[in-house]
Amino acid sequence: MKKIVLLRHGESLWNKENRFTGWTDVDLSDKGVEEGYEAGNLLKEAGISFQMAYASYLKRAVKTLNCVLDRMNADWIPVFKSWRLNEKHYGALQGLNKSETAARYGNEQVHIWRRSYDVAPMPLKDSDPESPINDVRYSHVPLCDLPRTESLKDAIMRVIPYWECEIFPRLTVVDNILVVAHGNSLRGIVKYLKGISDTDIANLNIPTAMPYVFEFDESLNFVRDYYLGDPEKIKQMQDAVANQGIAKK
Ligand SMILES: O=C(O)[C@H](O)COP(=O)(O)O
Repeated sequence: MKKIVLLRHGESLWNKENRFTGWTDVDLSDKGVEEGYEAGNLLKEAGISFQMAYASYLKRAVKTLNCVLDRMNADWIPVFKSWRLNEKHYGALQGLNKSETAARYGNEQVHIWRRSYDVAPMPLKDSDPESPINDVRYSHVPLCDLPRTESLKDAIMRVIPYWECEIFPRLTVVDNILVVAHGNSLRGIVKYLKGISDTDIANLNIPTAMPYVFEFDESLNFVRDYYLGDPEKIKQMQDAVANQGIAKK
């Protein structure tokens, strides 16, 4: 069976502080680094070896990938990076604490911003130093393609062309591919692969650094998906992600 493994980056410094991150280039926490190495252990134990890997342009994904490859003694494999794998752009919410935002705007509104299919938060201004239009790493991307905010639908519209044209066709020449990205860019890929409805996708939460395996037969038909690791721990981590946007009592 051919495999593409999706991996959300390990805990970032802003995950730890429960802040909306989006395209902000925040580093991993010490725990996030450990999680990256632990993902490498799980993949090694499962006997999976990769011939190529992908990451976003954000250091929390790149550094998680490096931890995994280091642990698997696979630092040498070809790695491709793309802005198209970046997290959903969280607009003007970037940097704000999620539960404080819920206390201000209500749990329901924050849930809509985090998990609705087609509602985007307020945009980040072009004059904001954090805007991607002021960031040299995106200077090759047409201005009209650079987001100021995104819904999940918007994020899917930039991620899926990259999946269809660049990542997935590689399975014709290699057996196993690793994709390290983000909670929402990966939710978009999972929605596309499993045909999850616009409504049901709201219930999908992806834990940090738990390898999520998608298997394909020789004709590249999707066969099955499963996480590596302790199912109880994965469930707890998914619930914790879901609850990040709830106001503290
Ligand atoms: O950008 C972020 O804040 C996180 O990576 C994903 O956040 P979410 O689970 O609130 O969508």
